[in-house]
Amino acid sequence: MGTYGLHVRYEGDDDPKKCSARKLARFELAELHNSTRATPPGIVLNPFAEQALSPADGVGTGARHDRLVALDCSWETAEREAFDLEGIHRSLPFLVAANPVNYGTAFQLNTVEAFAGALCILGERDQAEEILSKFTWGHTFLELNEEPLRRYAECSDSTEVVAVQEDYLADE
Ligand SMILES: C[S@@+](CC[C@H](N)C(=O)[O-])C[C@H]1O[C@@H](n2cnc3c(N)ncnc32)[C@H](O)[C@@H]1O
Repeated sequence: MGTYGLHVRYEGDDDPKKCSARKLARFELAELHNSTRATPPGIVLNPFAEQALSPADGVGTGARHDRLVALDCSWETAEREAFDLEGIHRSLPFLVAANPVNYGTAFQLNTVEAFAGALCILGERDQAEEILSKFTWGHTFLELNEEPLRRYAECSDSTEVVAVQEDYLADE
């Protein structure tokens, strides 16, 4: 068991065969919830959130949440309103997807990549490696993003994370 409980509001409108959240649940590494009401509060990974995730959100800092929550749905339906989940909402800074569906795309991570990126930023690299180990391409996510993940994890707050992100956006 990792430091963070991983929870997924499971919408079920994406190809179930390719769904990374379902696979995590099969290995009992994440819990799926079929309604918003049934989803427990936590750090909600929301690409529309104003504030970027930073180490300041971690449990070690006295922050309230020891759960990460993702919304597993198709990117077609991932609109701002869909993220009506309880907790503190955080976006992930610049990271590149390594999964075969969206390889090389910045910011549009799949659920296991979003969890793994968040865990690395929060200093939980072992748990990130554990969940990625279930995917053939999983380690590629850490390789592609090695430098930004290390730098984000060294930041003290979201302002610093956003400043680091600028270095990568400039190269886009
Ligand atoms: C839209 S779903 C797509 C899931 C895909 N069907 C799969 O098999 O994993 C991906 C979820 O990961 C999280 N996520 C992805 N990229 C993110 C980002 N840049 N910032 C915050 N959360 C992100 C969000 O919870 C988002 O809803």
